Amino acid sequence: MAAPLICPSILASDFARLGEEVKALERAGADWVHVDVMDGHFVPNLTMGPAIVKAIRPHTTLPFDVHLMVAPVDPWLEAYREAGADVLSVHPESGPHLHRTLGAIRKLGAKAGLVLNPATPVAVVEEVVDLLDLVLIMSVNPGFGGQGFIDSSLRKIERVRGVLDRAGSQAVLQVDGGVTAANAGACVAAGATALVAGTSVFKGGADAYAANIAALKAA
Ligand SMILES: O=C(CO)[C@H](O)[C@H](O)COP(=O)(O)O
Repeated sequence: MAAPLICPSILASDFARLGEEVKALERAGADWVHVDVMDGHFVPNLTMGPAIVKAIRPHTTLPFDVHLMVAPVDPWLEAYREAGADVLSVHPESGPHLHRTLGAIRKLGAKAGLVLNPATPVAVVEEVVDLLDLVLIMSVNPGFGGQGFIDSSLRKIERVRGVLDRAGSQAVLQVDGGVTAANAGACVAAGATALVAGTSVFKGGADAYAANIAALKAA
């Protein structure tokens, strides 16, 4: 089994030192930088606008994978792409026309991601599979870092793996929420190819990032 891509969520970083934090992640062996955008409406928390993404973009060459927890999402796609997003991931609940939204992301030259909340049915993946570069399975209800992994997410990863494989899709299958070295192996065994982790990467401070990332890859 190939090692998963490790995508640290900067939601758990020191916001006062974001530029240094993304540099430290690159040195520590991260594959992508995961940016959690929350609008205080779609989810009960408020985080980073496009100006912040633009400000940290020059500090690393790692791809920026931007998870938009925003509704309506369509008016924000271009701004985050211009700010430096490489992947833009959206929820089917974020607008009335998911098919159009995914097409718009690709038209902007970004990779298109679809995010499933714990209660979002897997069937939606089948309807738009040809438009997907990534599927993100939320293993917590989105809005906050530091929550516990919902165990039924493993079965959901397996089911989405089946949908992608049957369609011949090469989309990245990412999991996010409560991911630790203790459950990372089970996520990969279920079919995940990328792991988002906040708390378990940033714990222990910058000197621990490399070991924390290595532990996730090895699991
Ligand atoms: O999207 C998120 C919350 O909505 C975070 O990316 C996720 O929860 C990661 O944080 P942690 O690893 O601490 O659970």
